[in-house]
Amino acid sequence: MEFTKTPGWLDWYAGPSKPRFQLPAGAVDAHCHVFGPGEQFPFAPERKYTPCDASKDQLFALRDHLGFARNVVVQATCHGADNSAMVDALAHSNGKARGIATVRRGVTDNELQQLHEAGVRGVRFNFVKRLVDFTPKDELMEIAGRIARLGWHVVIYFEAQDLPELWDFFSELPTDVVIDHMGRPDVTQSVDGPEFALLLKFMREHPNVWSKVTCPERLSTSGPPALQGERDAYVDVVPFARRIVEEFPDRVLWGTDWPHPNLKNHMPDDGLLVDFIPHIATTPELQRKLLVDNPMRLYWPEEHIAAPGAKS
Ligand SMILES: O=C(O)c1cc(C(=O)O)oc(=O)c1
Repeated sequence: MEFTKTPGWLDWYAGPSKPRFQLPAGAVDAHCHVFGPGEQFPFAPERKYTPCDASKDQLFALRDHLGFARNVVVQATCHGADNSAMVDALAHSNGKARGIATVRRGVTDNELQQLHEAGVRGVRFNFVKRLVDFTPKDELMEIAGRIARLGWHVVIYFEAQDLPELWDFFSELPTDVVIDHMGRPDVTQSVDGPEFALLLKFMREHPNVWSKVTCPERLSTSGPPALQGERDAYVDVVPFARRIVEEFPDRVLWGTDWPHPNLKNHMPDDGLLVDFIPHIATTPELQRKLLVDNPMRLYWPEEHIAAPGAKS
């Protein structure tokens, strides 16, 4: 099937630079996507955008170029609840990728088991209105109860202003819960302000809640962007991400977010995006937890061995 990209769509950055920051051995890119290719894996009829293609081979080439060992491939909303492109990526990864799926209430136990065998370890609940239609909370809670039995977790994507309304629902989830992109803080507000304080309080009160300290390129308003050699990119996002990493070092994850759906004003050079990491995780120990220990514990628990003396 032929697809026409959403007008103004920005394609992923070809030819990214080599990061100057050397990732620790075994680092996991814990948030990335595949798109299609549309001809092989058609985009879902209910999608809110039509992206460029971003194949598993292109994702694996980026992984190797940047120095990551593994990926966590998160089902993108443009594929709806058809997880086949994501599952195909896992199947061709030699065990180096795990996945987060989107499922609906009608999913059978057998289908869930097949997803598990393919390497899926969680589902994503999306509350960002520009990306998905509304799903009733009772449907989501029913799904959460079923996937809990597989030892999976729930990834939640929401915007900061919606946390008060979602607080009770999130609190009732029976699994580990991973917040996407720090709950999308408004970084023009103070890092000590009430909105971000609520996110920190939520994590403090719920020891099962983790956060991805990802997507500075989406959250930044004053940049500078990770382009043209800029290794101090997105300085306005740094205090927010650093605050989470330092308070919850054992419950944070990092990922590229490649191929960066729906960016409007620039597409980052992923090599320079990796150079953002040491600004938010400032010691080798914090970096190892963020990039290796934490994602391994969540996604490859059967292989995870805590470093000597490390709390896990
Ligand atoms: O699944 C997606 O479509 C999606 C979109 C966005 C975004 O547009 O913010 O971010 C993501 O991490 C994933």
